Amino acid sequence: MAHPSTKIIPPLTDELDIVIPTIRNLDFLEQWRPFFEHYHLIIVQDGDPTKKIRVPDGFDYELYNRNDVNKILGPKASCISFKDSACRCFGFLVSKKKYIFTIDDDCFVAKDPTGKEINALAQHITNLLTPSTPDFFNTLYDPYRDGADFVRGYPFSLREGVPTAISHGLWLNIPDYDAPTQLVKPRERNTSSNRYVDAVMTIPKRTLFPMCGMNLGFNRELIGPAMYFGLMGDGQPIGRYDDMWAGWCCKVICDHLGLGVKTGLPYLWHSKASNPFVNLKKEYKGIYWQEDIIPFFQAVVLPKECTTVQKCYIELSKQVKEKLGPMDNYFETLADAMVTWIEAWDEINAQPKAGSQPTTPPLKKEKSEEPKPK
Ligand SMILES: O=c1ccn([C@@H]2O[C@H](COP(=O)(O)OP(=O)(O)O[C@H]3O[C@@H](CO)[C@H](O)[C@H]3O)[C@@H](O)[C@H]2O)c(=O)[nH]1
Ligand SMILES: [Mn+2]
Repeated sequence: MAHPSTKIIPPLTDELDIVIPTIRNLDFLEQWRPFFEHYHLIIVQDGDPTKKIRVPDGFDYELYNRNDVNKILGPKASCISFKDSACRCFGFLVSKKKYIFTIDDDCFVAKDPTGKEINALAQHITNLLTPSTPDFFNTLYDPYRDGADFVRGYPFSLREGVPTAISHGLWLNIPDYDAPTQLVKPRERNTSSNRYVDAVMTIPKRTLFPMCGMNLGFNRELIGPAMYFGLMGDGQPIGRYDDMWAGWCCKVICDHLGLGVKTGLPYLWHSKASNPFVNLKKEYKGIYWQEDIIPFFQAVVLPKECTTVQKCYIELSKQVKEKLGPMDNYFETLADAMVTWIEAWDEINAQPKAGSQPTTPPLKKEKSEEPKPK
């Protein structure tokens, strides 16, 4: 029997791109096929551009390797990381859609406590299409879910909520721990029987959170320009803080612009524990620096003239340079890269003038063969 999800066309098929960074392979897509086959994929191939990455049959996709990044962005390609999952933000840049879902290539379909397969993409879409409640915490969590509502004492003036910009999903099996935690808890596993929390909640205003990029949805039109994953990996003093940096920048901008960030469902199954010793080498400066980075973001004030994400982000880059630059000149380089990113974003996503040529087609569209009948 056809998988239930293939009987009906899932929502937002023409308004959402799935962005996948990969330095390995795309075999994991076979398991997601019932949920992903109607959506367009943007694959960002990291590492050796001469390596051929095979896309399983039947998917509509664009695939970009480092040569493509350099050709499309020219000198601005310097802001796109190499040899780090941070490269995924190139996919956010070139997408033409309103929504993005990004997932790592070692993430698979998880099962909920009843044993039912979780359609993570559908849950992210629900999260993104329903409001957030950052101004007042609802103790029954997401009031817009079936079977929930605002509890007694929740101000009626706040029940309309605010638009949701980000939907942050979680992980069964291998949790997203930093290297020191991974080293002391090498066998820790989240299973649906012991660690499945059936909740979606809004992260309150003026509260930061550690955004993980492996199971993440966002509204590109609301917050896309702030989803820059920084300078990580090859040639950089730090790695595995790409998603964290993006999350901190996004959260202060969401708070300023009155947008919401949700975390919780959906879960996916994270299969591969990356090497904790390699991770420690990548992370250690971040573990030290973040004791100053977090107070910086907690103290960020954006002027009221910052009415767009781009204006907020440029202002943030100035404060990064001024206040974090003295800690290490990496942050001066990063602040410059934040400006380059916005320049690249505005160049690639320049709104066509009314009556001008139709919007530029995807920069590198391909389609794999139709799936062979089983
Ligand atoms: O140099 C690289 C390394 C990896 N990738 C791709 O990025 C994702 C995540 O890689 P991986 O699963 O090896 O790393 P994790 O430790 O599990 O990832 C967590 O840390 C974040 C990295 O900053 C990541 O978003 C979290 O999930 C895979 O798709 C790799 O193929 C890469 O492109 N280049
Ligand atoms: Mn992983």
